[in-house]
Amino acid sequence: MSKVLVSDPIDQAGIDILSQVATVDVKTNLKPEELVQIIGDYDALMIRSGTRVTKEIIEAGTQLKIIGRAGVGVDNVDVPAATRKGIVVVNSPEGNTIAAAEHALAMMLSLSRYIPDANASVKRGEWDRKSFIGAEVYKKTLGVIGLGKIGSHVATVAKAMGMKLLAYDPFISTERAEQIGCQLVELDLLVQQADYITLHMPKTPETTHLIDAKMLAKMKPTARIVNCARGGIIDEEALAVALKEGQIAGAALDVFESEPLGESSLRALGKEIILTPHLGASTTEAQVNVAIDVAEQIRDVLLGLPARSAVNIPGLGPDILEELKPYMQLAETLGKLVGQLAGGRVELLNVRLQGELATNKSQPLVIASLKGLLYQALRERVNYVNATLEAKERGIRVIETRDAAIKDYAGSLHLEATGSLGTHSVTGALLGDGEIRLTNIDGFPVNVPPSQHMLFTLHRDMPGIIGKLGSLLGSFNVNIASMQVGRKIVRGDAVMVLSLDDPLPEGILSEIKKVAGIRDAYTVTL
Ligand SMILES: NC(=O)C1=CN([C@@H]2O[C@H](COP(=O)(O)OP(=O)(O)OC[C@H]3O[C@@H](n4cnc5c(N)ncnc54)[C@H](O)[C@@H]3O)[C@@H](O)[C@H]2O)C=CC1
Ligand SMILES: O=C(O)C(=O)COP(=O)(O)O
Repeated sequence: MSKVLVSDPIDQAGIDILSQVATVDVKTNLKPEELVQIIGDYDALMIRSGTRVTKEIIEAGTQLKIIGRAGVGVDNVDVPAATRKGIVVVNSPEGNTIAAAEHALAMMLSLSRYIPDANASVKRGEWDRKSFIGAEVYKKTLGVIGLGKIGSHVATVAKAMGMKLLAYDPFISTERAEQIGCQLVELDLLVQQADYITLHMPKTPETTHLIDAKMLAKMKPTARIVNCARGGIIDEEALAVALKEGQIAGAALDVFESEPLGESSLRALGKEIILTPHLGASTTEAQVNVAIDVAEQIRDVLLGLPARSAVNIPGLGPDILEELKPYMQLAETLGKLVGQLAGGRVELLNVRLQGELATNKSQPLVIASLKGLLYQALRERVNYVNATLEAKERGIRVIETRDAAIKDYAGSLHLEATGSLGTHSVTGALLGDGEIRLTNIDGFPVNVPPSQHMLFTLHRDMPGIIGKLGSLLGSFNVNIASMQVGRKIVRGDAVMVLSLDDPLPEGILSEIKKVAGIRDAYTVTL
């Protein structure tokens, strides 16, 4: 049975799902060195923001197949290191969107009305009303930086509160921003004009310290800033100075450069700052959502199925994935086959989507083809996560083409590879029941199911060859399960495809090539 380590607190709903397929150990608050020591026993690791999954941990995780982040941000995971080792990293892109957006809105309103400090003063027994005269958000300008899922929800709600909306997001179209009621502007303009600024982008090299002393200096003295995205997007030292000197009016932070927040000049500030301990996703609803979402993906990957929200393989909606799953199997089989026919050192792979398949996304099929193609070289080390990277590192050029006009099967996939044994091609299709059929080998039409041990010959179509080959295989005690000849013209060139019950013994291939009329022969193991 597989083993899953859960190293941050997650909802029981997630543990229940994982327990269907694995032994689940929940061990929170582990020190990095403790995690390095035990991770080698586990097939999957499930985390939130509390666990830093470093390169060292990934390298020690020799059995790891998947890292599941029960939330959005994966900045605490060394994703490139995981990709290199073929480990899928999944998250829950939508499970906590509303929770995080509502927290940002709550922070904005709390900041405007000094609710945390007013509350604390009443609890201390005071009745001070004049110290807490706030500001309204109505008709004020909110600048949303990062107009993704959370930013969009914040904008939508803020609009309903009568706020004017500016947005900065280099990857969002003007039309999309307008749909949400935001005017897309440059960052400088946004920070100069906004009364409230809210951050909703990932932490990347570009966004780290994006809000620094210079940026803070451009803001209105009445401006208030909210960060429920990631610590380190705001330079905390510069923020503490700006607040102290009255350069801006307030800040509300849920996330910090280092968590838990240690010694910090931010703690010494007054009612102009609100600090929460990374609570954006901490609602009952969000925790159930993310735990189920990620646990289901871990379960699927442990069962050999693809994950729906992997961050290090192309994003595919569950619908597309469901539809393409059988074709990915076909692509992988054809990749294995053509890779062996072309010999090692494949330099070029052409993947052609034919017939109805031509309207589908090609990327997953290309990845599956590469996974098959590289299997000979890498065995179990190659998977959907690292196949593209491994192919690139081996200098394999990939061409994707489509031909909707080829209609001999409803949808078929054609792979052509050039390697040390020259250029070879295979075509395959799926039958109604999802079974794979090889429909063409090197331009010769065939109709055979793939099998584990196969033999292909290129020969002259003439009497006696099939018999000679059969006797030769028999003399080596190799049993033929099925055999088919594909030819274009009678007595011209032809291919023979044999499914064998046993692998071909050493040395027999050279004997086969000596049979009169046989020009070439290849064995393939699928
Ligand atoms: N405080 C908390 O507990 C939570 C924090 N988060 C954080 O919130 C952030 C946003 O999450 P989602 O909206 O779900 O992500 P998302 O991927 O839907 O949106 C992020 C947006 O940021 C934009 N972006 C990327 N680089 C940018 C840049 N340099 N400048 C401006 N915009 C840029 C992207 O184009 C995208 O539209 C993430 O950092 C996530 O980790 C998410 C959930 C809970
Ligand atoms: O989903 C995110 O990006 C979050 O920041 C939530 O973090 P958490 O799962 O609450 O530790």
